[in-house]
Amino acid sequence: MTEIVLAVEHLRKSYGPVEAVGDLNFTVRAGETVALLGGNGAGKTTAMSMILGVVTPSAGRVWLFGRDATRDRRHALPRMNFSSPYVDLPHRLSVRQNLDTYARLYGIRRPAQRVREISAAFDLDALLDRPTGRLSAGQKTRVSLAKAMLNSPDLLLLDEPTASLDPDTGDRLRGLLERFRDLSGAAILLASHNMGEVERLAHRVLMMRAGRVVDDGTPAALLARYGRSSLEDVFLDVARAEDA
Ligand SMILES: Nc1ncnc2c1ncn2[C@@H]1O[C@H](COP(=O)(O)OP(=O)(O)OP(=O)(O)O)[C@@H](O)[C@H]1O
Repeated sequence: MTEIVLAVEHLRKSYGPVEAVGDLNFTVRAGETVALLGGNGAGKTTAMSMILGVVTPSAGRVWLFGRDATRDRRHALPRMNFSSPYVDLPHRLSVRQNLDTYARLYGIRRPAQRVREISAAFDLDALLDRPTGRLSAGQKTRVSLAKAMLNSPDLLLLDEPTASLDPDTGDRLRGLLERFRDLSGAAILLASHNMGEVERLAHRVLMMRAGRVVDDGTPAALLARYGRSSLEDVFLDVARAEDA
């Protein structure tokens, strides 16, 4: 049986009367890509933030690589990474300085060489000496994804990884993510509004609404269950069930 990389048990987060995440339960195995799909405010970013350890759960547990990360996550941190549009890299540092600093923080043995490799893979060579804060939104996203791959993580948390990318760049980066996953056997937890991305990358989809998983399955199983031909239509069915 493949290793369970991430397990979430009865995870909850409330902000006063707002239940951002209520009773979330799922596992992600090595090599598996699981997508959190849900409308604005469904709880995807809050769930990711609790798994990352930057938001304290109101209840429940997060297990990373078989150990309780709510008690101690030091063993897990070198094996994971993330990309989020809500977390900026330091603005005044150049792209090269940012990548080099993160490579060193991750204890990578030859940081300059790793930065060169990752820069070539993400087509960043022309941006390396520019201040990160002056890049366009799409360029920043590419740098953030490159940062997320520096340590070749076994678990990658991606919040809206291609949100601000043009279709061509988005498509190329999805291809890179796919190749990285298939070569490395990494697990990916992906929050996205991009249905094409989810259909292409995800082995399993958790449909979230108001902090809870309301349905889950492989993309094919969800299409069959809802009698739809695209995940976009499934998404609309789930979202409109709420409105009704
Ligand atoms: N720090 C906070 N304080 C109060 N409420 C919060 C806080 N963070 C999130 N929420 C609320 O929790 C709910 C879930 O928010 P979250 O950002 O996790 O949703 P999301 O699925 O990521 O949405 P989106 O697709 O819009 O990014 C929302 O109702 C949001 O207003």
